Amino acid sequence: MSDIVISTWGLTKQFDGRAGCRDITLQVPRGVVFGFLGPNGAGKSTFVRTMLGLLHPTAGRAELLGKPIGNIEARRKVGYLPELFRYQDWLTGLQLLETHAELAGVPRSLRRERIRHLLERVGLTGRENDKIRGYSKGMQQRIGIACALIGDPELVFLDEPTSALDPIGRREVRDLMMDLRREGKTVFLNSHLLSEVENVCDHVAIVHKSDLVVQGEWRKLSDVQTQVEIRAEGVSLALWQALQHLIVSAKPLESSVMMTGSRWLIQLSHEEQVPDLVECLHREGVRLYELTPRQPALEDVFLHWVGRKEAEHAHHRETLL
Ligand SMILES: Nc1ncnc2c1ncn2[C@@H]1O[C@H](COP(=O)(O)OP(=O)(O)OP(=O)(O)O)[C@@H](O)[C@H]1O
Repeated sequence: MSDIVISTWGLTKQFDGRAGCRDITLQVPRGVVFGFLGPNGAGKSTFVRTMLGLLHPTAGRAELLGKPIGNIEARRKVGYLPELFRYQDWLTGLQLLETHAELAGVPRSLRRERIRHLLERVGLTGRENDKIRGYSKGMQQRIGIACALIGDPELVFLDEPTSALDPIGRREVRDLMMDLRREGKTVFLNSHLLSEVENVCDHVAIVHKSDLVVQGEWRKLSDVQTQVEIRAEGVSLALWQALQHLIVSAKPLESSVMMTGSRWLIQLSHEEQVPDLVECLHREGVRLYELTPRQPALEDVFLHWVGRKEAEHAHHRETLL
């Protein structure tokens, strides 16, 4: 069994010459929750629909579970929750799941137990005999997730699975994704919600205006800047100037008269520089009372990578002229 479940090389889908997704080259390892992150209209759904063989790529190629896209054998092992999908609302939840179980080729002997288990997993036990027309948006999203999982897929694409859910529902779907990962399955999560991606995804690809901006482990991608708040005696602007080789910036913060020393917000390039900073301060005779690392705002991480990509594009255009 290959350790890579999705590979694409320059995958592009254009609509009448306009890009849906452009030149996407990425690899998704098995057994992770992979976040495909980008604002509305970035090209996330287009990419997923192309991977599933619902759209034909304009250029490039791709493999799903080691087989070219469109391969039926691979497609059988893949689940899909489309964004804003409308189910046959005259069916009950149970009838919908039975239909999908049949379509997915779930053996008859396994169906009843599989459906019972999934209803429980998505929190719809007891509501399975209600017509879908009577389901709230959140319940429709839950039954959609159950449909995506009915064939016990190795890989599941979830396109904005929590957009209609309240915070409790979001937490439950997050736990469900973690459970799937524990079972060795791979989840490909389309989301425009930075917090969702931060909370569940090990690996992330950021897309913006149809282009892939960056991909990798979220832990590494989010280590683009580190801020620490310190309270210390014996620091001054002159000291920060002397430490310019180490720090990106230093900003004074309000200090209370009740406190010893003054408070500063220091920006460093990487977390590894925090011990270096402490060592330097110690060497300079500074008395350190507090040091609190601050997580960079998720928006800052996102904007950092998008900004870098745009700067690269601008440079490329200039060199072409
Ligand atoms: N069937 C289509 N015909 C023409 N253009 C399309 C079609 N589907 C998508 N697009 C265009 O492709 C671009 C990417 O859309 P896509 O739906 O893939 O983005 P997305 O990242 O999934 O956004 P959202 O989160 O809003 O769904 C958009 O400019 C969109 O208008």
